[in-house]
Amino acid sequence: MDKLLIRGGRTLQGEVTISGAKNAALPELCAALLTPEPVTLANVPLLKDVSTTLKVLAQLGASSVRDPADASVVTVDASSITSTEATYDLVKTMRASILVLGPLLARFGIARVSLPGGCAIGSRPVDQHIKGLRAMGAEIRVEHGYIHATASRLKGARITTDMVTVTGTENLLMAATLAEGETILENAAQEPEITDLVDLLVSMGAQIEGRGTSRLRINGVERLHAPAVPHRIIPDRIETGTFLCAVAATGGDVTLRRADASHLDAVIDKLREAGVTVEPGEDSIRVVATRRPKAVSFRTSEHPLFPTDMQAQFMAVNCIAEGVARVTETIFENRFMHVNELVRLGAHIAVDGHTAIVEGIPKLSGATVMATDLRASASLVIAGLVAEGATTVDRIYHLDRGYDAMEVKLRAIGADIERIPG
Ligand SMILES: CC(=O)N[C@H]1[C@@H](OP(=O)(O)OP(=O)(O)OC[C@H]2O[C@@H](n3ccc(=O)[nH]c3=O)[C@H](O)[C@@H]2O)O[C@H](CO)[C@@H](O)[C@@H]1O
Ligand SMILES: C=C(OP(=O)(O)O)C(=O)O
Repeated sequence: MDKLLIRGGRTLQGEVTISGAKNAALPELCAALLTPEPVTLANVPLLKDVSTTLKVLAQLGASSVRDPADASVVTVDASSITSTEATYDLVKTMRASILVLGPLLARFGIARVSLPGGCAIGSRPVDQHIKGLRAMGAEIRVEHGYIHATASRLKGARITTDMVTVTGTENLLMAATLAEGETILENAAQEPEITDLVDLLVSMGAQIEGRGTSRLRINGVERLHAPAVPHRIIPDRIETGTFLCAVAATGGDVTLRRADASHLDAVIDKLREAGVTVEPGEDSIRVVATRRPKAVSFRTSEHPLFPTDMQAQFMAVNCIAEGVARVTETIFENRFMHVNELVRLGAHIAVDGHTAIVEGIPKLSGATVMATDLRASASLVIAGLVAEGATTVDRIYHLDRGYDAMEVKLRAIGADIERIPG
């Protein structure tokens, strides 16, 4: 298992290019299952989760090719599907595999998808995906760890999910594009990745109203086709936020290229409250941090409020900030796995239910720590960048799931960080 070795204490200076959004790429690659025509996506990040998705698609018989001149351009051809089953061995490594359920059922009337099972950050059931597809007329049985779904043709329905669910909205949205009649998704998630998926689906011929709102109205069509021009995936707002937090913690002056500040309002507001200068540009964000940040309290929520996927990274900033911050996690019941590892680096954090109370201290001290999930890994990297001495972050396969060459990008802006293959 690879590790990262970080020697902390350097400020960050220079430029970083942000990759395409993981959480848009995964549903959009699965959306290619909705049509027999080849779908080309641009700005696909080079991530483990993307290669896992391509493996899931390959298992179904969909081929994919990366443009030899630009590896971030990927074409998926789902014209000759040979299976409608996503098996446990792949789904267990990436929950987002559940995103093949809606498209397979809508186009082929049958799907067999492994239940994803537990996850380090919470129990994460998929009952709302199932409830919505049932409302659209699907017959669904859950047996032997698999969701078996069939439908002659899905029928439009009015669906109100019990809570806001991102992949749930995506699955139902994709399914509804090929259903008979009108579907209304109430309480839909409004994350920028959903809007990007809507844009892709509309470019494929889907009829969708309510883009960017919590009420999506979909008029099902008989068939979808390839977009006329390759769809360009939006920048990864969580990668962007992670670099913003890294600079806030270490100090420095960094420009993030191909970033979109409008997707990160809540995080940027909090960074400004911490005393960090954040200057959005046309297609970039400059971040300047010249002094120790001030501790900032926040609570996670659905978009456009503070994203749970930035909670761990911002907590790392609070660890070395001046003052005391309360960090409340409201989306996932167990998303504080990074706390004990941050404490190993000297942080003063006490957890009380869903709230972590972080008392900032001037310096962390390097140690060996273990990554437990994707964003926990990123928080440990940030903490390692400001810790005195050497920090080793173990089990970084979690980090590789969702960050495109993170250590290479950090090294380019002055961090002392290297990958130790293991
Ligand atoms: C691939 C992807 O896009 N992943 C993101 C997606 O995950 P994901 O789509 O899995 O997260 P959801 O939005 O579905 O989860 C929100 C909450 O709803 C609960 N729930 C969800 C569905 C369901 O059927 N039943 C149920 O109880 C979950 O356990 C959780 O407590 O949104 C999360 C919340 O912004 C992010 O942290 C993930 O990075
Ligand atoms: C929780 C995340 O991803 P996933 O839903 O794929 O586990 C994440 O991106 O932070």
